[in-house]
Amino acid sequence: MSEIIDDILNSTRDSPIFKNREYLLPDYIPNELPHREEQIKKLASILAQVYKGSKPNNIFIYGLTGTGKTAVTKFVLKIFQEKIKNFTYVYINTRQSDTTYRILADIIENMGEKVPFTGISTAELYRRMLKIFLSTNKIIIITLDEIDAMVKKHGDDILYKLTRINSELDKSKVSLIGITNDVKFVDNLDPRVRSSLSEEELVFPPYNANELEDILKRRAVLAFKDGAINNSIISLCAALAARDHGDARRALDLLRVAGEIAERLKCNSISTEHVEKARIEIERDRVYEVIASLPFHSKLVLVSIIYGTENKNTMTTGEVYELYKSLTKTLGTEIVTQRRVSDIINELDMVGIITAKVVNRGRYGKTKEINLAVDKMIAIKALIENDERLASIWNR
Ligand SMILES: Nc1ncnc2c1ncn2[C@@H]1O[C@H](COP(=O)(O)OP(=O)(O)OP(=O)(O)O)[C@@H](O)[C@H]1O
Repeated sequence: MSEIIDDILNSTRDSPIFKNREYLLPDYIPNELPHREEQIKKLASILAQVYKGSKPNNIFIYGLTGTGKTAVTKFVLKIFQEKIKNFTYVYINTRQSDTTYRILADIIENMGEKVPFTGISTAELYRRMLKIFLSTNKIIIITLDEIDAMVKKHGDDILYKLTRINSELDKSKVSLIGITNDVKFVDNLDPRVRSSLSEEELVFPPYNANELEDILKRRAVLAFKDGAINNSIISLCAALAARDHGDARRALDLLRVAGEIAERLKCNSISTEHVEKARIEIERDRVYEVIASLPFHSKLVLVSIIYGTENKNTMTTGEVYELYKSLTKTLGTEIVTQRRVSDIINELDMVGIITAKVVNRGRYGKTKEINLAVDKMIAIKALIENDERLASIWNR
């Protein structure tokens, strides 16, 4: 066994491909962010109020995934903290810390105080947070990343509370930065929260192929050995990611995974075939992740579609609902309305798991033609590996 591990370690150490793979990992924060100068400038000029000892306006940041929202925000906040004494910030990813309790606990811990594991109510945590805020003379920026995920699960109560917090302090010193990649999400917020959070707005447009190429080139120099990659491979990764929606994370992933595949195959350089394999591997992982994290009834609707399209090409919403209903009966679970199932179908279509095309059937009115848009085996794997109840359906 140990030889296997030695082999892996040796090949990693002697990799003909990577000089420093870490530069391509998602959590690496680069110290330069090309093509985001405008956003950096705008964010810095809003935050510059802290120089005068005043609280900056709240800021709402939105843009599609991988457009540099998190990287730019962290980059600017870090520099401000280094340069300005009476300033501090808290960064919370609310997909991970998605309850009011967790968010308050994170704020308190980020401000340097401990939170015991159990035995404290949310109200008590809130009081403790206020106490910390009252005792500091610093301006505090609270950054809530991926706020749509949290609000969808638990509502915007905590956002409302935080937007009002200055009225409970001795002076205005807390500002919020809310980040989301779901533009439509803004419309669902309580209007008071929305107007308060959007005192300033910052939009992150997708990167185009040239911009992605530039970003990748700068990383490739740090990450790869000389001769392991050429410009045409970088252009290809940039073009593929730009075609998707200008997502820098995706472009960097493509480059890294293509490098890993080349390494695994003991090649000395990355080829277009490696990039193609990487694209398929990443897409497979994405599909798996999306399906694994779906809510239970969305998974059941997907199971119905997988079953229903087994022997025919497409299904209608009504047919999906019938199958869904019988599945809930088999499993003895509660049932949602046909209207909700229709919404779920739209959601699955939006994330690219199924296609739901509206077709006009003349005097029979309009209906949807629903079909699976991803590899069936991956979909089934993601469903049964993440839910025992669904695994039981396939084992029947
Ligand atoms: N201009 C840039 N230069 C270099 N790297 C970048 C740039 N923009 C983004 N990246 C890199 O791309 C990846 C994704 O960026 P980031 O996490 O900031 O995206 P995001 O807009 O916050 O996405 P999401 O909404 O999915 O969280 C990170 O690894 C980041 O370092």
